[in-house]
Amino acid sequence: MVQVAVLGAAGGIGQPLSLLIKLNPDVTVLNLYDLVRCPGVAADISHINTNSKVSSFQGSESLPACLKGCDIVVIPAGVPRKPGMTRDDLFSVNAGIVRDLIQAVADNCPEAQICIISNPVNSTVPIAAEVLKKNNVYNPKKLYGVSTLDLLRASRFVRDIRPEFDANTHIPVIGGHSGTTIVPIISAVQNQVSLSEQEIKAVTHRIQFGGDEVVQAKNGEGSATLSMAYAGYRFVASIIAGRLGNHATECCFIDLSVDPQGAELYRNAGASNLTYFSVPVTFGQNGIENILPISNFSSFELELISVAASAISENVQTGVNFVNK
Ligand SMILES: NC(=O)c1ccc[n+]([C@@H]2O[C@H](COP(=O)([O-])OP(=O)(O)OC[C@H]3O[C@@H](n4cnc5c(N)ncnc54)[C@H](O)[C@@H]3O)[C@@H](O)[C@H]2O)c1
Ligand SMILES: O=C(O)C[C@H](O)C(=O)O
Repeated sequence: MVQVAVLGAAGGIGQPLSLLIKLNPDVTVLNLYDLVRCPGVAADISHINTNSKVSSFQGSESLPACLKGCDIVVIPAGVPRKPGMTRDDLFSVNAGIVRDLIQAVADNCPEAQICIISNPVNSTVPIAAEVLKKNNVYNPKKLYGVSTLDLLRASRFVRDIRPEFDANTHIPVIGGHSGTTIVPIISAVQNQVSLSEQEIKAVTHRIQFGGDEVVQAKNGEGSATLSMAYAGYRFVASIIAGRLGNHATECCFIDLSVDPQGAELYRNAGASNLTYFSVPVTFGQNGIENILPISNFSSFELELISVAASAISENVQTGVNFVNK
């Protein structure tokens, strides 16, 4: 019995993501919200003969009804990049969208687990946290920036170099979700893949800038949508598994105060003053249970963490200031 809302459900990510969530037998209610095209998308998906009842909510006046009673809210609403743009260039439009949607979450389903896909994730997650804090309903165990696509890319791109590598193996990716803030921990699988130093550098760079490959290939028609829908679904499925008592682990961008002891390892690795970081976590019935350790970092990874940390710290401050100033 899980009730899920997708906000931005008629977009490039929203449509395939909603389709995948519709296939999950544990979801009983699936509420789709967007400013446009929502009735058509919802009517279409609603004919699939799985458990959930699908409803359409279009326009801001219908947002409260969409959110009432929701356990999980997934947010892919917002504009995507075009060639030549960074994710930070999306802030001017997406910051306000996320702020307003989270205000509605605070008003209507303050207990929900919130998954933020809208970029720039390094800033939109702190925006969401500040709005929830202002409403006295903030629970860091239930707010996540979705960085799962970086993990898919890490596994897949390593497989491109070593065809014998099982691409289902999770390679942790920590840090943030933009360029050099993305820190793949290839050393976690180095005993299986034995990459040369040059191969590690090349694959790390490809993972960090994998989003650009799609933006350039789409040539002005947006960014990753299909791989992101799969990534978003894997993340939502892990949360649902946790809710139902089957622990699941994923990396995601979170407020490290959720588990100060577990965060210590990452702080000591170079993220000393950071409040938010993407780290591996375990999901349980009430959201994040704990931050998981990574046994070792190579000296190259430690350098990447320190580069990531200073950029993330600025991105977080930009988000915090947007709500509080
Ligand atoms: N976290 C990640 O790994 C990741 C990956 C890919 C894309 N993204 C981000 O996801 C976002 C969406 O990308 P997309 O390709 O689906 O874009 P899109 O333009 O195809 O779809 C966005 C949808 O959001 C809707 N929308 C806009 N404002 C809204 C509001 N106030 N309320 C509800 N809906 C609203 C639009 O109507 C549209 O249907 C972008 O910001 C993109 O950068 C993140
Ligand atoms: O690259 C983008 O702008 C979209 C997304 O964050 C991605 O990593 O594909």
